[in-house]
Amino acid sequence: MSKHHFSKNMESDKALKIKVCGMRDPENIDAVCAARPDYLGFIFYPKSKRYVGEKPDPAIFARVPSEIEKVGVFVNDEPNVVIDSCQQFGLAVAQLHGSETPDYCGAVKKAGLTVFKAFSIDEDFDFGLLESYSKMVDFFLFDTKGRLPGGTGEKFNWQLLDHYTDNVPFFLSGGIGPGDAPEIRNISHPQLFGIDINSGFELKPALKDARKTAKFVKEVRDFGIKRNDTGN
Ligand SMILES: O=C(O)c1ccccc1N[C@@H]1O[C@H](COP(=O)(O)O)[C@@H](O)[C@H]1O
Repeated sequence: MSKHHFSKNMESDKALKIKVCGMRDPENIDAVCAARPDYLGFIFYPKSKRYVGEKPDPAIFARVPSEIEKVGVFVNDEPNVVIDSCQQFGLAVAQLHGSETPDYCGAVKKAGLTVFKAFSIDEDFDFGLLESYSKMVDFFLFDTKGRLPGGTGEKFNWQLLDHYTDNVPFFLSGGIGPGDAPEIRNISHPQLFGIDINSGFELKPALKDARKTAKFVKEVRDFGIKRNDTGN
């Protein structure tokens, strides 16, 4: 990692947010919530191994403590499907993980949802594309480009973040694992807002290792990882 991009960031005063994604099992939800992540994600994409199911039990969402924001992850559904599902299950955030357009994102945001727009990053990704989204979303989420739309378990080259110069805050995602807190600590990008963890913490799909998750949350917070206060 180059010093230019990954020097210690001690100048801002807000800790990085943490999202734990791909939840489904009620007891596991309770165990992970005990670690107090900021966001908990549920996958509404039928082809995912972490799919919550066609008719998820509303009780799995209702058991999440109110201070943890619930996130629905969708891939190229109709906007009304996203909006209706979020309203039905009390999800404040829609994570759009497909090829949703700026207008699509704007429609979901206009319905009162917080919008995380995911982009799949590789060496060829054009960060200039993001400009047309910047007024239509609340956060970007940078994931690794792969065969699947998400949940690849692969990291991208984090130095590519240097090409991101917009002012929309972002989540870092893609293959983050229990040993990554020290390297994350050294990322100094001013718009880094949060870390999204998923398959790297699983015992099996949709079942997180609660002990490793709690340790990671604590490590990230104990490191005092900082972010700029740039939320839209
Ligand atoms: O987890 C999935 O199965 C999934 C399916 C479709 C879209 C998104 C999905 N998950 C998101 O993928 C990233 C990275 O996950 P990983 O750490 O590489 O396993 C994360 O943002 C999840 O929300």
